[in-house]
Amino acid sequence: MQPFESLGLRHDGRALWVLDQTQLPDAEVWLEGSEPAAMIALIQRLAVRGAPLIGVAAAASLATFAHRGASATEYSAACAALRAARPTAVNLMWAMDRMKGAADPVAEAEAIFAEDVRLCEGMAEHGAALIQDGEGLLTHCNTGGLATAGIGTALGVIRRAHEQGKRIHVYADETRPLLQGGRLTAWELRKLGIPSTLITDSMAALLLRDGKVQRVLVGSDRVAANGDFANKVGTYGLAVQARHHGVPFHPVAPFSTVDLACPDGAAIPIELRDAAEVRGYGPWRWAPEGMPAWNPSFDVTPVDLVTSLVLDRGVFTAAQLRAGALLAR
Ligand SMILES: CSC[C@@H](O)[C@@H](O)C(=O)COP(=O)(O)O
Repeated sequence: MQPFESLGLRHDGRALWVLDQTQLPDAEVWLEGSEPAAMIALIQRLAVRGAPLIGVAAAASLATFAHRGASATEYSAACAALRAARPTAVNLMWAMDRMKGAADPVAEAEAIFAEDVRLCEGMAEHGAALIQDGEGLLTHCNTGGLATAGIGTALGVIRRAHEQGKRIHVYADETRPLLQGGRLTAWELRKLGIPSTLITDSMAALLLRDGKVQRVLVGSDRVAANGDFANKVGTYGLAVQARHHGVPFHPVAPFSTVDLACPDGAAIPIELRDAAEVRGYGPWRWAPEGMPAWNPSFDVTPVDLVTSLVLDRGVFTAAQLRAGALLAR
C-alpha cells in the first residue's frame, strides 16, 4: 500500500497505525490497527473516533487485511464486523459498502482517504464564507483533523476562517461524558494557534445570553434525508439555546454523512454506551458505584433548529432541506 498520513491515522506501507485519542492530550501513542479485529476494538473504545475517520480507518484496515492475503470469506466477514462496530455514524457503513464491492480493496481504501481530505476542503471553503471578522464561535465535541482524514468538518471551517485572517474566538464545549472537546478540540486549537476558551457544556447558555457567540458550528454523524441530524449528545441542547438567543446554528458534514435511506431523525440509530462513562472517567469515579446512569452517545437535532447545513458541495438552508434539497442532489 502507498503510505499515507493524517493527524490521527497513518499507514507506513506495511502496517496501519492510529493515534490513541483516549490518551490525548497527555501522550501521543500510536497503536496498530492493521487487523480488523484490532481496529474494531480501537473504534469501540474511541481510540479512533469521529464519523469520517472511523470509515476511513475501517477501510484502511480491511485493505491491509486483504493485502496480507485474507481469503474472500475472511474479507467479507471482517467487512461486516467492521460495519457493525458503531451504529450511529453512517460514514462507517458507507465506507464498508464501498469496500464490499471493491475490485481492488487497496486502491479503494486509498481513494476513500483521499476523498475525505477533499471533502474537508469543500466544507472549509463553503463554511468559512459564512464567518464574519470578529465573530465568537461555539463548537461541540471534536470535529477537526482528529475526526477526519483532512482538516475536519466544523473545526475545519473554523480553521479556514482563521487562516483567512478573520479575527475569531472559539468557545469549545468540554463535551461530557468523554471530553472530546476538553481533551481533543482544545489540543487541536492550541496546535493551530486559534484564540480559544474552554467551557463546560452547562456554560453555553450563559455565553449565548451574554452575546459572546455569533455562530454555533457542529459536526454530524448522520444527516437524514429531511435535514434532521445526529451528533454528539448535547448538540440538540445547543441548537435549542442558539434558537432562543437568535444565534445561527450550522451542522457541517461531508456527503458521506448523509443517509438518504433515513427519512428523518427518528430513524437514526443512537448508540447507547456503558453507564460507567457517566459515573467517572479514567481512574476517577465521582458517582456512587453502581449508580444507574443513562449514556446515549448522540442526540438528534430537528431540521427546524438548523440555520443552514454546510456540505462539501455548498450551503443548504433549513427551508431548502425541508423541500428535499438532499434528495435532489
Ligand atoms: C467529524 S465530526 C462529526 C462527529 O463525528 C462528531 O461531532 C462526533 O459526534 C464524534 O463522536 P465520537 O463519539 O467522538 O466518535
